Amino acid sequence: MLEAIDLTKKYGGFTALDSLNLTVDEGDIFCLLGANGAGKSTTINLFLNFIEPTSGRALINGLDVTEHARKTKQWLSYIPENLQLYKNLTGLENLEFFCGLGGVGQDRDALESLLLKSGLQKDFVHQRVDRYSKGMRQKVGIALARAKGAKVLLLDEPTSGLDPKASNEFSELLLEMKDQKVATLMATHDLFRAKDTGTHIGIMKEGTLLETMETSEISFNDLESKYLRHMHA
Ligand SMILES: Nc1ncnc2c1ncn2[C@@H]1O[C@H](COP(=O)(O)OP(=O)(O)OP(=O)(O)O)[C@@H](O)[C@H]1O
Repeated sequence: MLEAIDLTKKYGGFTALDSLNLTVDEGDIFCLLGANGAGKSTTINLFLNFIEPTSGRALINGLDVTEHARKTKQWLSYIPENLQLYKNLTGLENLEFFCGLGGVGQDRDALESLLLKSGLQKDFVHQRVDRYSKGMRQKVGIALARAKGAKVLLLDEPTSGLDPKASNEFSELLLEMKDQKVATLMATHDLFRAKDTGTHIGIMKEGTLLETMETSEISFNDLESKYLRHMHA
């Protein structure tokens, strides 16, 4: 579903991402861990085709994102750390607006129901988003992914700054998307969330993916020790 083949990004003589090989299948939640500057956002930006690779390929459903930009964008939804919404519009109006931009034809009632299913409280659906917490804005992002029928979810530190309850609610939504066979790639600093929600974890350092593991095969304590060992090596 999502595949990086020897994916490399250089800025001049500096290598931000070095020959990344990675596969995220349907129903996988792959969490990328790593210190600041490890190359996590670079990886996500390459899949989004926001930046061009120096070499290698980023594929979505087998199609190269640089060669099939329009098609591959249709399959994915992206939720950054701070989802930008129009603050003068309500959550529902934002959802309608972004669906319209993406050519997604959904009626108002269906979109309202998606917002509610994504955990937004009924009282807030018709309120301007400048009154929303960060967690509520992230729920609008999930509702948009659902409205679009996204097969791939790219998340860049989506739970950073969320309180534990909001973070937990967000994880629940990811698990629902997983059950619908969505392939998720998430950059995060949250080891606990990665272990709790992810199916796979990759540890990155200085542009290199050092190790990948299945979360079911490692305890939280072992994950933490491994991570710290890599960071201090
Ligand atoms: N446009 C650019 N020009 C030069 N260097 C860049 C550019 N964009 C990113 N980098 C460098 O590439 C490296 C990887 O950055 P990246 O944003 O992918 O890290 P990250 O793992 O997402 O970090 P963080 O956890 O802080 O978000 C960093 O050293 C960064 O400074």
